[in-house]
Amino acid sequence: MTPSFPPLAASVHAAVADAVAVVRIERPPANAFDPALIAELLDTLKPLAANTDVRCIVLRGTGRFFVAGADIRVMRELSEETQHAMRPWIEVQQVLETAPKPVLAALNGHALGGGAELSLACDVRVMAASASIGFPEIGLGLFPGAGGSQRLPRLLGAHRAKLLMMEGRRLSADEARQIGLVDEVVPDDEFDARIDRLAAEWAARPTAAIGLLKRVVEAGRTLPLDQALDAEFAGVLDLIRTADAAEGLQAFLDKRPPHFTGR
Ligand SMILES: CCCCCCCCCCCCC[C@H](O)CC(=O)SCCNC(=O)CCNC(=O)[C@H](O)C(C)(C)COP(=O)(O)OP(=O)(O)OC[C@H]1O[C@@H](n2cnc3c(N)ncnc32)[C@H](O)[C@@H]1OP(=O)(O)O
Repeated sequence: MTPSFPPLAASVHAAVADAVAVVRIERPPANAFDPALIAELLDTLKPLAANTDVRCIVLRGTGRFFVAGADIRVMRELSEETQHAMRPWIEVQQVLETAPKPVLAALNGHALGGGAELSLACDVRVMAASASIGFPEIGLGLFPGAGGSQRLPRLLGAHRAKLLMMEGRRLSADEARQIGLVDEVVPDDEFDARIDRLAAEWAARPTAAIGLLKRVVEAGRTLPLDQALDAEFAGVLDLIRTADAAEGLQAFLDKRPPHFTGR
């Protein structure tokens, strides 16, 4: 008789409350990603990105780690099948980058290699003071292979990005903030509460406008300027007809704070 194995413990947990979806990665000991985690993450993120009742996505790790990168044990035994099974890591990041809502990377712990790359696909990066971030792949004889070699130069400029990837060193939270790799550093004991407050603030903003802004900015990177300006103008014309734009404009005239519904 075939032994029945217990189901693999889930490595990705999602909870939605007050229009905020918190996606927590938990794969001991370091939240390193393997094909199973990647598949779970993709299956979790896709519906949340499409769900218009979700107005902010928070992606976080557990314990001392956000995500320590690709699982080095997996890489060492890399089979043809595993290589292809890791490819969806790229799609995970595209889902985050194109989600029509704010995506907050809550760097509770070490964000290294593929973990740091994952955070680059998010819109906002908030880091716990004791966490570290970096692209150590060069020390493994590799280089960032899941978007870091493309997104980091766009964020920091080619020179500083190349240097960080060539050196492969880990940055402290303060240094990461100084160079603009992360947006805010929070004392460890205040981190969870700060993330909750930030997520609530992002969820109260005009979600549709943020989603369209993300799309227009991304399109502008590859379109000729005249076409990008047309897309921008068309986007604002689309938004003018939304409930949130009507509310925002009226609230200003009424001299009161707007109450956005995200639509
Ligand atoms: C899978 C990719 C295959 C490549 C081809 C496939 C197609 C391409 C797909 C693209 C994917 C590329 C993604 C990316 O560019 C590549 C990477 O991410 S490579 C990995 C980069 N990460 C690292 O190098 C970090 C390694 N970790 C550390 O340096 C340290 O852990 C630390 C963060 C400095 C913390 O140090 P300590 O506090 O001392 O803690 P430990 O080191 O003891 O760690 C605790 C425990 O966790 C285990 N662990 C940590 N990181 C990893 C890891 N990345 N993979 C596996 N295991 C990890 C560590 O071994 C300890 O375990 P224990 O010894 O307790 O069993």
